[in-house]
Parts: sequence; C-alpha cells; structure tokens
Amino acid sequence: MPRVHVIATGGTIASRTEHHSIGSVASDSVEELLGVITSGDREAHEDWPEHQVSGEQLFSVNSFRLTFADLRQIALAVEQAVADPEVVGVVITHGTDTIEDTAFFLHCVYTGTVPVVITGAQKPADDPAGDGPGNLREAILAAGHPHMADTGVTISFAGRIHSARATRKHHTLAPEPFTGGTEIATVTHGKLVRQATAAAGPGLPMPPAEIGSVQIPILEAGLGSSAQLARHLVEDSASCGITLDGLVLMGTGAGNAADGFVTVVDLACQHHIPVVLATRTTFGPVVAIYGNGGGVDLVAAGAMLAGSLSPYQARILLALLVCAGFAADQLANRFAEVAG
Ligand SMILES: NC(=O)C[C@H](N)C(=O)O
Repeated sequence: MPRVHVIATGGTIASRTEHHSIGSVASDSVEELLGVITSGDREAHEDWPEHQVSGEQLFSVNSFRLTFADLRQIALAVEQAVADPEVVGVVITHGTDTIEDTAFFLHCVYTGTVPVVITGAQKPADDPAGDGPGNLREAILAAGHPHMADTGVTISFAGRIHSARATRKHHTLAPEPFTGGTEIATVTHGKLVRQATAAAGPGLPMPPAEIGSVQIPILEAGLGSSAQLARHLVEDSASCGITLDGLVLMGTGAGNAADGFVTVVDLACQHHIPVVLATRTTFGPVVAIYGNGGGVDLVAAGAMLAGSLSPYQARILLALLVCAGFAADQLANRFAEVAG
C-alpha cells in the first residue's frame, strides 16, 4: 500500500510548555502529531492522498540545537525511507529556526525522485490556535501528490511550498515566516496547485560521520567588526586544539568587508582554509564590484563568492565539499557551480 512517511525531529510543532520556568520544549511524539490527522481529512481536502501515513521519531529537539551530525542523520533517515518502494513521499517535521539549513543540506545530497517535504509550526502544540496540524496536513498532502513528483526537497508552510535553495526564515514569529527561493506550489482549501520547478540538487556525496566535528564559523565582517579578532581565529585556533575547516565572511551589500579583512582572507588561504564571501543582505547575489577592501580585493585574496546562497546555506555547502575531500581548486570550482 503506498504511503507517506513522516520523520519527526521536534521543533515548535511538537513543543509544549509544561513548566513556565523552562519554557516551551519539543516533547510531542510522532504518534501525537499524526493523531490530528483523521478520516475527516479525506472528505475535507480534495487532494488528500489515498495513501497510508507512517511515522518515525528521529529526534525530539528544537531546531536551534541540531548539529551537522544530526542533519546527516536526517539525510540517512530519508534515504532509508525512500528505499522502501511503498513510500511515495516523505515529510519531515522540524523547528522553523533551521529548516532552511536542513532543507539545503538534503537538497545537496538527496538524489531520489520521491518528494521530501519539510514543515513545522510557529505556534506550539499546546496553542489552541496552533498552525502545526494544518501545516502537517498540507505537507502530507503535498508529499503524496502526483504533481510533486520531481520537486526534490521543499519547505511547506502556511499553504506555500518553497524550494530548499535560497528560502529563508525572515520573521521570528509571523505565521508565514519563510520567503525567498522559488515558490513550487500552493495548497489552498486542500487543493495543490503546482507553479514552478526547482533546480535539481547537485548530488554531493553523503558526508561521513566526521561532518559532526567540522568547524566553519560565520564571521561578521561588516561595520564594527574586528579584523584583528578574525586574524586571531585564523592564526591561533590550532594552538587551542581547534582545526578550522573553513570560514564564511558575512560582509555587507553585494559582498564587501570592513578594513583589514582582505588580510584575513589572505592569511586563511595561506593556512589552506577555504573562505567564502557571503552577505548580511537577505536577498540577491554576492558579486565582486568594489575595490578598497570590497569584493574585488577579497576575491583577489582568495575568497569564493557565495552567489545567491545565504551565509548559512554557504556554510553547509562548504562543509559538504570539505567532507568530500576536494583539493582547493576543485573545491572552488564545485562551490562556484553549486552556488551559481
Ligand atoms: N517555530 C519554531 O519551530 C522555532 C523553534 N525555536 C525551533 O526551531 O525549534
């Protein structure tokens, strides 16, 4: 019997406030999440799939606690789920803080044809007006929908299905916190309307477990940032027992940095630490335009451009490429191909 498989990882969709002193924490099980799906859904949603729904509890954490090792576990769980020929769609329930990280990680390594739809909630499970049940229903509907067959990894939230790449959480609390990327489809009144096709993922190799210890800090490099501190990080981290695997500079605008950061890039490259130049600006590509410490000088010193990737998605791409063991020039080429 065809089925949609739900992998639960925690997040606000599964969170409750048991004691106000400890705040809202992920606690509901996948069975509790799926308990909201009733036979009435079939009548209420025109596109509700005929399929069964199965569930698996992978983690029970709020997403700000996830690690690269956990993202690898999620990717492995997806691989395992889609290896079952009965699984026609996968849903991942996840905290919204880092959905865009997990979605992009999966986009980079997932090569399957079964749709993978990630969702969550902005209001916790114990909020009577919670958005979790509706978002979960829409994600299940989308994952099992024939029109989603070639969509890869997407984020479904508040009736909109976004591409994994370039989608960002742009509001801390709004009921529709995701924007950017490509809008692949909408779900309204239980009906899915397909609108666009997202670019296929790059098919990078699944990283080894060691990705859990990869160190790629994102360094603010704009107004008020200290290049001297950044220099210390590059020069002295080894003496503190930390191996820097890469750096993401979060510059300003189209990709520019405060005084002194060109020297930091130069130094990092001498230490064989790959550097990506990203921007604090939410949307638009990073482009080398300016001199005087701007993108032109940073690239000349050896920085790679993040393209249209956010600093967070650029860090994930760099981590995956570092783990794939590419030599410096191959890594730069592959990074540029994927970042665009
Ligand atoms: N709305 C949410 O899910 C946010 C929560 N802090 C999380 O990422 O787990």
